Amino acid sequence: MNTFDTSHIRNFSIVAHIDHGKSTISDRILELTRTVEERDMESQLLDTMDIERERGITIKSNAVRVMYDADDGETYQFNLIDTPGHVDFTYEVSRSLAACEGAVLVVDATQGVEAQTVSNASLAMNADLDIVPAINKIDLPSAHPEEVKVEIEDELAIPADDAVCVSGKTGEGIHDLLEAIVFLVSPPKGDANKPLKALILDSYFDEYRGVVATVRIFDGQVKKGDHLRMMQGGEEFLVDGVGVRRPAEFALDTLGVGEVGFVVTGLKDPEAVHVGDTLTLAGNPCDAPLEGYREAKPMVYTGLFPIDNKDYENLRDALEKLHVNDPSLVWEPETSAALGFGFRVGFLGLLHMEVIKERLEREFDLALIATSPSVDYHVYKTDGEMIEVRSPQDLPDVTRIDHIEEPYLKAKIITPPEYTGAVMQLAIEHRGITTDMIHLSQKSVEMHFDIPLAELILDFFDQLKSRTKGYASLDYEFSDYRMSELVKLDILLSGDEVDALSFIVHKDKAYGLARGLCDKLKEIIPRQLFEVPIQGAIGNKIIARSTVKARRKDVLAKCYGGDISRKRKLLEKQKEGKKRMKAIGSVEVPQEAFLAILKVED
Ligand SMILES: Nc1nc2c(ncn2[C@@H]2O[C@H](COP(=O)(O)OP(=O)(O)OP(=O)(O)O)[C@@H](O)[C@H]2O)c(=O)[nH]1
Repeated sequence: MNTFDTSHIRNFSIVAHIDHGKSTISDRILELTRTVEERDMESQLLDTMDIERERGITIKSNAVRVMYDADDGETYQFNLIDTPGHVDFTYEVSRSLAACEGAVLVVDATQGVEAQTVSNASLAMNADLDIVPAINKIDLPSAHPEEVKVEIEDELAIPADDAVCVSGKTGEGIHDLLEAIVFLVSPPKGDANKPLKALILDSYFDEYRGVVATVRIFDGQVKKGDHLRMMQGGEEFLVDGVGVRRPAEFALDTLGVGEVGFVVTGLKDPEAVHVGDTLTLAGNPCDAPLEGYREAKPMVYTGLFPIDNKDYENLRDALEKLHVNDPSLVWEPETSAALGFGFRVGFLGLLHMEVIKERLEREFDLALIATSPSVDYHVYKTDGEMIEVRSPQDLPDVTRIDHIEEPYLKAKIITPPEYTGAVMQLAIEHRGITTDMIHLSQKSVEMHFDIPLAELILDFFDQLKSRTKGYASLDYEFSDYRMSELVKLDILLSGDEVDALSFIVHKDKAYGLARGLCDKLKEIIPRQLFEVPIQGAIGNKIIARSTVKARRKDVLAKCYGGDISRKRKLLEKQKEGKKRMKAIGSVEVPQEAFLAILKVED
């Protein structure tokens, strides 16, 4: 095949609501095209991160080249770009879609269209992609593919005649899906004779080779030795090699127009390569950079503090390394009287936060304390100045605050009709306002709400799932800033304010939350040698209190006789517990205390 002929290339993503089976289908495609021999098949090959595999969710996008021998006797080059399905990672989805001509839209045959099916479908339509609907899990007895076809037509306005019924589990229908991709997805356009114009989709840092970037070539070509420049970042480098992943790396001489693959930059500074930037020739640049897609804006902030203060610099290095392939991650130094030096880190959402925290702990061997999540408040001071406050400790004194605005979301919940009451009740409890209700079909209602982001980042999602028996699905986007009556709730241990335990909350919720927190902290903070009063306060006013009683007995007193191994076990256990404690004043506080707010039912 001539590298300048793009007629046999198909670049596509697989998009779906979470758990509808993208990764499983990707695995089957790799297997069927013999990209990976069956015996080497480790399920969910595209999910390379440990955390992804354990949680069964796709977080980072991956690009893999697959050669497909189609029924027409021709061989096609498929570049399959896996995307995450969770609502936190919509940004990654749009980034992947910018590199494709087509999208396989997977819908679970037992669940039908859900909230993120709707948003992914509209992302794909807005990106002008050819959509191949695939109805998955047809092996399950509860599958109802014909009804799902109707939903796809009615709810998404996508013709479902071409929908392919598949089972990622048994492999049934996967061949038909590959044929549909050949016929329905357009080959890439682009001019091989123009100067290089390539989009950086993703990048990672390799100790030996420096930054390796995943790219999609829109015009021109790239080969080893080319002198390239990043159009926005400005850095230049000599290409150290190019290739593709299948999914193991496979070196090539050239990446041609329309293709997707990786470029070894040799750059040693992880910050030098920005995802979304355009690569071109330093000596003969293309006319204009590719349109950068939407910048990801962090929605949730949390303080991350090393348990051992000596790890501060290591934490900074680790954040910098993760930032290379996750530009949405932002941070600034933060100092806490209780926890010492750390960083206030911005995330796309709660799941993103958990994943990053876990990667920092596992991959970089850091022991961290995370403080409760906060949003970005706009605080208007009496002197007319507006400041952005992402940490309760930065809130100015009440006397200097004129008013505060908080971020609101437009949330969309799709639920079976019998749960609309429960959903509405949940929204009201979280200060949400119903703005619209659309009956999509007999089985599903789409409800629209305006709701403060701060409410959604606590336990909203878990509550939604439990109150609708798992049927409702949620999608949201930023709407605007609105004025709210917010106050700072402080927690005092033994009479001393603990800055890392302060929260910004709505005035009407402050009392209930303060009581809930004092009770929860009483359970969490272990007994000490002395009594520990816990108080909740707004300014100087104490609004709730509880007490951790003093410990009377020694931990070993529980042991009868001289059972040495039992004693040792207890001491070990105590030591283990200590590791995760932070001494605040004279009180030992376990790390879960800082996230107690997530566990308080108000
Ligand atoms: N019975 C059956 N189960 C399936 C099929 N496809 C996927 N599953 C199961 O459905 C669950 C979700 O599948 P995944 O492939 O992880 O879903 P995903 O859409 O990639 O999920 P995220 O990456 O987290 O968005 C897993 O437990 C799969 O084993 C299928 O065709 N039949």
